Amino acid sequence: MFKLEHITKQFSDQYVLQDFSFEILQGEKIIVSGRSGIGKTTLFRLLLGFEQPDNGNLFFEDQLLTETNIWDLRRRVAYVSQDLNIGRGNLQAFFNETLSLKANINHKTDSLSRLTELMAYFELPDSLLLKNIEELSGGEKQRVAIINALLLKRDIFLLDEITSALDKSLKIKVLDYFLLNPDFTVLLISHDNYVPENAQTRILKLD
Ligand SMILES: Nc1ncnc2c1ncn2[C@@H]1O[C@H](COP(=O)(O)OP(=O)(O)OP(=O)(O)O)[C@@H](O)[C@H]1O
Repeated sequence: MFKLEHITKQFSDQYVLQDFSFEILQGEKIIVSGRSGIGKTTLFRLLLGFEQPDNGNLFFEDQLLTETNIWDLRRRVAYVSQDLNIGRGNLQAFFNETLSLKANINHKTDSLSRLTELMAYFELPDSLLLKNIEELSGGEKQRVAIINALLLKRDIFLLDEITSALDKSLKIKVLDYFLLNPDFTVLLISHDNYVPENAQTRILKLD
């Protein structure tokens, strides 16, 4: 699905990735680890085309990624960042915006029931939909961002520390949801040691 060939990325005189090669297969669950500041988020930003490599090539489904075909990739990827500034205003309106996107518009009833199911699975009460996003707790915002990403109906997930504000039982639910779904290709930056027993994961340790 993704192939990185001899990627080098530096900021000023600091090398973040140097001659880095890696391949990600469809359906794989990759756990990206490494100390703070090593380059985990930069790797995600390269995969999304938000950053350009200084050297090397990046392929998505055997196509060299360029400015012209980056949207083929972005239409397939849901990126959940560690930033909890996910938006403002009424939560129902926030989700409605996602449900009005092309991927959902022809399946509005399905999408609405998916929203209800996801809210229940991630333990958010329906009454939350009446609130403004800025009133939500950190953990609620984190789950809203996750649900919103799932409503996009993408199959590749780049997840950057998406459980940092959650308690242990919710962390487990979130990680189970992504790591046990055979249809999802997942790259997960996580400091949690938990991995579901029957998940097949691969560790990418940046050093
Ligand atoms: N746009 C930028 N300009 C300059 N330096 C940058 C830029 N983006 C990232 N860096 C630097 O690159 C290094 C890697 O940053 P990155 O955010 O990828 O690390 P990380 O492994 O995700 O860290 P953390 O676990 O703390 O989130 C850091 O030293 C950071 O300061």
